[in-house]
Amino acid sequence: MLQLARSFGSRIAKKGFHFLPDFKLKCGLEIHTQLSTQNKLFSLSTNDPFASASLPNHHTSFFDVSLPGTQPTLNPEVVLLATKLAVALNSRINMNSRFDRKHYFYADQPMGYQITQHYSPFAKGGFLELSGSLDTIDEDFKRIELVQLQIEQDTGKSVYRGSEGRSLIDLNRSNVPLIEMVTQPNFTDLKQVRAFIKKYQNLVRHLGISTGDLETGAMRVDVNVSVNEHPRVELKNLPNTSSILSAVKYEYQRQVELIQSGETDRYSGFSETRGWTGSSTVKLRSKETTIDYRYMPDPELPSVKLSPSAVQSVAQSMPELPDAVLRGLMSEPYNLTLKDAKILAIKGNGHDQLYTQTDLLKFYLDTFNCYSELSGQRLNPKLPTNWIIHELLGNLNRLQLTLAKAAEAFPPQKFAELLMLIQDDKISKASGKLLLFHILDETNTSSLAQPVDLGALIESFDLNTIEKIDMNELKEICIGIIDEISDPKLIEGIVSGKKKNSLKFLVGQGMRMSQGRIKPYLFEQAFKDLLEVKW
Ligand SMILES: Nc1ncnc2c1ncn2[C@@H]1O[C@H](COP(=O)(O)OP(=O)(O)OP(=O)(O)O)[C@@H](O)[C@H]1O
Ligand SMILES: [Mg+2]
Ligand SMILES: [Mg+2]
Repeated sequence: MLQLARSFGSRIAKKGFHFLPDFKLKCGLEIHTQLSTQNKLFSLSTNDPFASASLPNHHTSFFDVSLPGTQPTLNPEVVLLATKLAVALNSRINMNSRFDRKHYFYADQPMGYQITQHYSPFAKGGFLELSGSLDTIDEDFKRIELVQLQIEQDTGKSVYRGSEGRSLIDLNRSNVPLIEMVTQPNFTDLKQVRAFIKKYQNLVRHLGISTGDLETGAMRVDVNVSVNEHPRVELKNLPNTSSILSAVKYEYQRQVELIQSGETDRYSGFSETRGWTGSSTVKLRSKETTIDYRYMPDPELPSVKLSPSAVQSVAQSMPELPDAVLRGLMSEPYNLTLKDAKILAIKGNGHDQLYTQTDLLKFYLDTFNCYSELSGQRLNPKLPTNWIIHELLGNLNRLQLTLAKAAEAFPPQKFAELLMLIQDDKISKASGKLLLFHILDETNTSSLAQPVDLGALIESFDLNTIEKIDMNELKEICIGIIDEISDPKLIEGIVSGKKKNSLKFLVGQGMRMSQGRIKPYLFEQAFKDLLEVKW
C-alpha cells in the first residue's frame, strides 16, 4: 500500500503539477484554533498546552483528568474571544448555543467523550473576503463563505515511546479551548487556500485570540478535497502550509487518475479520511466505517445565553480589522506599498518577542504624525517608512532589543527629529544610521541620559561637519573623479557590489583633492548616492 503510494508520488513529481480544465477542484477547510485564554475551557487550570516538554500533566485539574464527580463550568473568556471572532467573520451569533458530547474512546480523552457544539453551534454563516489587491489570488474578489463556528475542548496528547513499547499520556492540552471553524467548499484553486489560511491566521492574531501558529498546533487545518461532483476526501495531519498545499495537489491528481481510470465505483466513491506522509496521502479510515459518535446534549452545562447588547459592546471594543488597516496605510498620507504595510500591520513569525504588531503600528503612526508636523509641506512619506522598517527593525533584531525599550529612550517625537535632521541635510544618511544604532545600542547595554539629546550627540561625535562644507562642491569633486576613471569595470564593480573595496579608491582620490577638509564617510555617501549604489 505504502509502496503503491510512493510510486504514485514519484509519478506526480515527474509529471509536474497542473489543474486540468475538465476536472474541477473543490475544497473546504475545517480549522481548529486554540484560544489564548488564561484558563481552560471548563476548569480553572492554566491554559498552557506548551508546558508539556518540561512539565507533562502539570496544568491539570480534577476535571481535566476526568475524576468521577467533577463537573464542567464554562470559562466566560472563551465566550468573549469567540464573540470577537464571530463578529470579525460576519457570522450570525447564536444567542442560545449549547454543548454536546461526542463519544469515542481514546487514551488521551479519558472522559470517553469530547464536549463540543454539534446541534446548536456558537455562530452560523459569515464569510471572509479575499481580494486580488491584498491577498495574492487571481480573482479581483473571492468570498469564502463559512458554515459555522463551534466551541469545543482540545484532547490530551499521546506520546509514543516506540523503543519502550508503550505510550505516555499528557493531559496539559486536555480541555484547552478550541474554536472549530468550517468553511463552505468554495475554494477552486490553491492560491485561494493559501491566502485564506494566511488571512485567517492573521485575523486571530490581530484580534489577540490565538497565537495562530501552525507549527505548534495552535492552529490545525484539515482540508476536504473533491473533483467534479465526486465525494470528498478529508485530509488530516497537515503540519504547515506547504504540507497543506502539497497534499491538496497530490490528492487532486490521485482523484483525477481514479476518475479517468473509471475506478471511482470500485472505491465506493472513495469518500474517506487520509493523512499526509510528507510525500503522499494515505488512507486513515473510510467514511463508511466512521464510528457513530452518539452525540447527545451535555446535561451538565447550561446553554450559553447572550444578549444583542453584549455582542454589540464586544463589537465596539474591537480594533479595526486587518484589511481596513492595510487599505488605510496604502492611501494618503502614508502611501505605503502593500509589502511595507504588511510588515507594519501583519505579524510575521519570528519577531514575536521584540514587539507586538499593535505596538509597531502605533510607533509608526505616532512617528509619522510628529514628523508630518515638523516637515509641513515638505513631507516625504517614504522617510518614516524606510527608517522604521529597515533601520529601526533591523537594529532591534541585531541588538535583540524590544521596541518597548527602544521607544522609552527614543520615542516617536525624537525619531521624527532625527528624520528632520536627515531631510534637511544637517547630517548625512550614514551619520543618521550611526546615530540611531548608537542610541539603541546604549539603550540595550547601559543607561543613556534620557531623553536623548540629539544635538549633544551630534556635537560629541562631530557628525555635523556636513553643514560646514558646500554640498555642491562635494558633488562636483565626486563627479570630476568619476569622469576621470578610464576603466568602466571599476565603476561597474562598485555598483554591483562585487568590488566594494574600489569605493575606497574613489574616497582616497576625494580626500586628496579636498586636502582632508571633507570627511571620508561624506565622500563615501556622496559616491554611493551619485552611483546609486544599493549596498
Ligand atoms: N464536495 C465537497 N468537496 C470538498 N469539500 C467539501 C465538499 N462538501 C463539503 N466539503 C467540506 O467538508 C467539510 C465538512 O466539515 P464538517 O465539520 O461539517 O464535517 P465532517 O468533516 O464530516 O466532521 P468532523 O468535524 O468530525 O471532521 C467542510 O469544510 C466542507 O466545506
Ligand atoms: Mg472533518
Ligand atoms: Mg469538522
